[in-house]
Amino acid sequence: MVDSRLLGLVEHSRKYIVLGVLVQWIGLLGSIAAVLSMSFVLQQAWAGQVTRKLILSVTAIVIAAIAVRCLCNYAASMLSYRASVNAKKTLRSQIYGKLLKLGPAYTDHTSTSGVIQVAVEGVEQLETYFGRYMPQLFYSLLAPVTLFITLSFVSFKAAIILLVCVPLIPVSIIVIMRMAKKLFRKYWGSYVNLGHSFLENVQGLTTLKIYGTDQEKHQEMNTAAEDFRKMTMKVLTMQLNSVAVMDLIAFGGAAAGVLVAVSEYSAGHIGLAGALIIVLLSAEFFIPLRLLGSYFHIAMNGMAASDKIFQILSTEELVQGKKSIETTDIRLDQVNFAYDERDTLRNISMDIPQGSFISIVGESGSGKSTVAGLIVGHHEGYRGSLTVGGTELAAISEESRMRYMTWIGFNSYIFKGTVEANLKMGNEHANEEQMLEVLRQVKLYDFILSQGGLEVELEEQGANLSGGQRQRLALARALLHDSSVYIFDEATSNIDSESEAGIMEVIHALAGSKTVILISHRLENVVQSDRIYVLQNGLVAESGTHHELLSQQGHYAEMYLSQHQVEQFVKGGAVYA
Ligand SMILES: Nc1ncnc2c1ncn2[C@@H]1O[C@H](COP(=O)(O)OP(=O)(O)OP(=O)(O)O)[C@@H](O)[C@H]1O
Repeated sequence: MVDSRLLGLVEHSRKYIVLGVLVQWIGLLGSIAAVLSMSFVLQQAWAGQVTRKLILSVTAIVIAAIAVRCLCNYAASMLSYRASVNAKKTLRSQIYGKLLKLGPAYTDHTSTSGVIQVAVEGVEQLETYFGRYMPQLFYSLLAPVTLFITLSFVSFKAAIILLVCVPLIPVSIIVIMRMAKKLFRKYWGSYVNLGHSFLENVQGLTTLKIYGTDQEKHQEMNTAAEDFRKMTMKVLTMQLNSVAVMDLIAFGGAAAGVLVAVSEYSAGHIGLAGALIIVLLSAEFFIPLRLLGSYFHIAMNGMAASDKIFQILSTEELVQGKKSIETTDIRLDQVNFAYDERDTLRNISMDIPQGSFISIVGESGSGKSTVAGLIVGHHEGYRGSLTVGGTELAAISEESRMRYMTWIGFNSYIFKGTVEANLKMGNEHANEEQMLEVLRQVKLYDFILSQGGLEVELEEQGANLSGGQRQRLALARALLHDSSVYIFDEATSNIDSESEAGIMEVIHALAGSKTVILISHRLENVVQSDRIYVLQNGLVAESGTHHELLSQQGHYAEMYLSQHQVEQFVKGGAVYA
């Protein structure tokens, strides 16, 4: 009933929970004072011994007790709000922090839609757990004990009977919890599944339309939505049934209290005041636990979501080193790496001296991006040695790694905001002149100026730019980063030939002053490299300069010549067209 892992996560909320319990308890003492004084005055009135002074003082006590109860209720709800706000904030920042630590590799462990659902809806569901359920749980233990002590002075027998009935509610909660745990897990599974297919289908809507498969996906989503509806109905049915059971116990227990009071009064064991106290306070015995039962259902949903939160939080992250580096000679020595059981890279050895221009080529799936990912630090768990400036990669701090290395993939992300804001991600201190200069280098200057300059607003994912413009803007941002190593992983894929030529020009210019690691399918782009590594099935099959590799007449020469022939043919075709 208490999840110590969850409580451990949100230390700051604990004090609000404790204070919440305390003010509820003070409120209960107020109620007890009001009931005792009212019962006493009624007994006196029944006996014809009531005085004006007694009525006035009891009225004052009752008003004060009601005021205390109201104040305590208000304070309890404020503290509950504080506890839940604090918990939500802490959990969301922990999830966010974890994603940052996992870096781009987070998708290896969880889907984007899963993260969104857990961080938004899942954390929201935990609001009741921290704000309502936890304070109510402790108050539900304290209240019956307090009432038992009070009533034991009136009638020990009645106090014992009421106390014995109380545990029936937590017992029913535990039984329901056992039965419902699996159901809630399934409920969350189907919710995440629905969110996943929704996000994927919305993102891929254009592709679905092109291939006319949107109707099929529509049906799939309807099925997922129907599954989720059925699961929600099952959860609601379970909740209503368990509420009915708890009501039965709570009202049955209160009725038992009334019966005991009547029988004790008839037997002459207690007076009228005693009977009234038992009748009025017996409901208080059960109300806290009955309320706990209601919160428990919502809290259970949150606890099921918390499993997903812990799944994300316990994901093993890259071990971050502490060392910083001064030089950036990169050396891979007999590196092996596996995503799963099969080795994707085998005995890879590469020498990438500072300031050199190195290319990695090979057929699709040969392991080029995996090598780049290892050098950037996206993957951990490689065997062999990968050093930068003589320091093993794993020992280098993330900050140092980010400073010396810039990675540009084939689909760089442009954020919603101004061109300036996107460029400043590369270097927050860049001034206007520097920004315009890099735009000039990537041949985007005229276009951006014609659109309104650095202040021009870009849409999400740079949707109001062409693919080539997006890549060139990403390159401009990378240039501002001014790191000593640049890795281009198919940075010119899927873009127009003019943009490709522009980007390649910048890459070749960079190669004079920076370390450039270029991955390209188009071998014409790698001809000028100081060294070309040719990968085949995760192995370095050949290496050397373009001319050395051509003279070896191996895999590279074969790939280069066939590409060259195709390109000549296309060019020729264009001439005669
Ligand atoms: N996240 C991953 N999980 C499991 N296997 C992966 C993952 N990423 C890549 N692979 C596998 O590793 C192998 C090498 O992939 P990699 O992306 O490094 O190849 P590549 O040479 O860059 O290919 P391409 O030229 O098509 O980009 C492929 O067989 C691929 O299926």
